[in-house]
Amino acid sequence: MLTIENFSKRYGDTLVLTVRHLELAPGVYWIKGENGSGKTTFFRSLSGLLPCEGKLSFDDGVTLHHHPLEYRRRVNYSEAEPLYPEFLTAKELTRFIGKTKGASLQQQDDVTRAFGIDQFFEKPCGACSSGMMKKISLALAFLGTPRIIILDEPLITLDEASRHVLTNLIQTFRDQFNVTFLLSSHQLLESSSLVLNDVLHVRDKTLARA
Ligand SMILES: Nc1ncnc2c1ncn2[C@@H]1O[C@H](COP(=O)(O)OP(=O)(O)OP(=O)(O)O)[C@@H](O)[C@H]1O
Repeated sequence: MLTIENFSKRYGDTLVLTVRHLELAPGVYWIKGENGSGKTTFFRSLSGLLPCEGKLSFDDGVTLHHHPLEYRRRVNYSEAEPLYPEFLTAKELTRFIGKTKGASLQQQDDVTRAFGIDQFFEKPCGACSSGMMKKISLALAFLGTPRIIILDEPLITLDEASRHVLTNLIQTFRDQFNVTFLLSSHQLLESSSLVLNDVLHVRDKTLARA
């Protein structure tokens, strides 16, 4: 479980988001909020990509600020609109992220095959479509032994077959590996076959349970 206490994020003097106290047990959480309400900022902060105030801690005592490497190994993040260096291939990205996350070659192959990325494994990112880039980004988020997987707008540009693959992977990782998923989507998640555990809202610069 991840506990968030007295979280706040500012850009300069401008407060973007606060979270007073939130406990995220394994499950699938839908983070809802209007455009510009701070969802992506929260996700980047939670992943350790942006500095923030407050305490982010796992129940065994690992915190972002005191154990930055171990914490980051446990939190995987797929950006809404992923961008990678144009000259890198899907294979090079998979091997690189796979190594940093401690993913076996078998796991790397399984997850890339599931999304059909093996069909364009040697293609440089600069020659990939936006849907292909999205699949690469989503597959990379499942590498290693994450405790938290954050998927920012996972459905955009994704074809129907890949949505099905994603839904199955999310359910497997939640049910078999006790992973916590944080998803943002402006599309209706209720209508997909994904079983949600809870919905969180950003209102008045505060993220909390509905
Ligand atoms: N690097 C930055 N510097 C300053 N302000 C920023 C920066 N990035 C985002 N913001 C501002 O922070 C606020 C939250 O943006 P954020 O991208 O987190 O929102 P969001 O909820 O993900 O929006 P959307 O649903 O449109 O993707 C917005 O007012 C945005 O303009």
